[in-house]
Amino acid sequence: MLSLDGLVVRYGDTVAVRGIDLTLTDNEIVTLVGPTGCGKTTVLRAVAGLESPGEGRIRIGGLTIDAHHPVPPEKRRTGLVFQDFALFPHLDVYRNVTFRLRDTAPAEHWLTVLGLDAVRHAMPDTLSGGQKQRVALARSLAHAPALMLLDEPLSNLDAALKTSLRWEIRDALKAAGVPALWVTHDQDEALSVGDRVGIMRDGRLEQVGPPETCFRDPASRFVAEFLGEAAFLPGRHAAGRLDTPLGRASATDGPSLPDDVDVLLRPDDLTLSTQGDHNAEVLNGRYEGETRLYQLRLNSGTVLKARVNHEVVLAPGTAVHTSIAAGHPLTAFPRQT
Ligand SMILES: Nc1ncnc2c1ncn2[C@@H]1O[C@H](COP(=O)(O)OP(=O)(O)OP(=O)(O)O)[C@@H](O)[C@H]1O
Repeated sequence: MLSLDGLVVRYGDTVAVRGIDLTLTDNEIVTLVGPTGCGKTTVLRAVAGLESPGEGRIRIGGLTIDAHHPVPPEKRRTGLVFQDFALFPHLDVYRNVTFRLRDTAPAEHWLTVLGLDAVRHAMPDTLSGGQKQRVALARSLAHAPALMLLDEPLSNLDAALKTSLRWEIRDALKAAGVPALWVTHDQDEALSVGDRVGIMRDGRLEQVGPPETCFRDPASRFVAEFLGEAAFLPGRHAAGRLDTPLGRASATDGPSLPDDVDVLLRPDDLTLSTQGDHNAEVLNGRYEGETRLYQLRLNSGTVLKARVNHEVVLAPGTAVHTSIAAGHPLTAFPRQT
């Protein structure tokens, strides 16, 4: 279990972390995401014991750490996985994973689970990036950590490997049953590997919740825009219903909304057709493989994006009909003038 209670971390006069409250349950994976410099790595470093908390408390298992009660990194039972793998270059895979281990059985287990049996006698510089990261993970897990800390574990790998390895790491963490704090700058990674996602901004957590909630019902425009393509369509709110020029929807948080709102529309919330009343014009399109993303200008002037099947090919300037297709409630914010 990990619990942060009002965590503040300073570097001299710079306040990098400005009061974070966060509790991870037994085998929960929480991803931390946010713009560069928002304090993600500093949170991880403070938990690992590489920075001291200026204020607040860190609890790891039975340990309580604060400014007056420091605990050295090696006593915290945290497993660290960094983007640069940090393997011992002069030791082979097996000796890297068993380093300082009295009982080598857990090392054998993780070498097998992570598909490293065939390279157990290879030296690190002969391994691929994905293999190096598996070795780093096996080494950490073999020490039976109380908590895993991962700092951009996939950022040095190519795109295809990133996607497959993210599932492998998630599966291994779940199999080990340890809680994990996973820092990434990649929104897709944060949404797909985290049981919960924490979105940081300027040293604070702006929202923490299940990925679907943060994506579909963001707490702020900042979170909405940070997690994916977002457009805001002026509309009216009444009794939990949202009325817009592109159709109606129910509101995620109706009672607290004013009458004049901006409705958050993700590209997959819209349909697009050349049939029907034309209410928009295609500005440009982007091929994405399975899908295409079109930027549209409504007759009212609002610019939106719609994501459709790749077979729908529309030239810039094409007149189209677009409407709200989302079956789920939509999030709206007080109208910004
Ligand atoms: N050793 C340091 N000394 C002084 N300031 C630092 C130090 N490390 C980080 N900072 C500052 O603390 C703030 C948070 O940095 P941090 O590295 O935690 O952010 P981050 O969200 O992990 O960024 P990135 O995504 O770029 O890695 C930034 O303003 C950064 O400049």
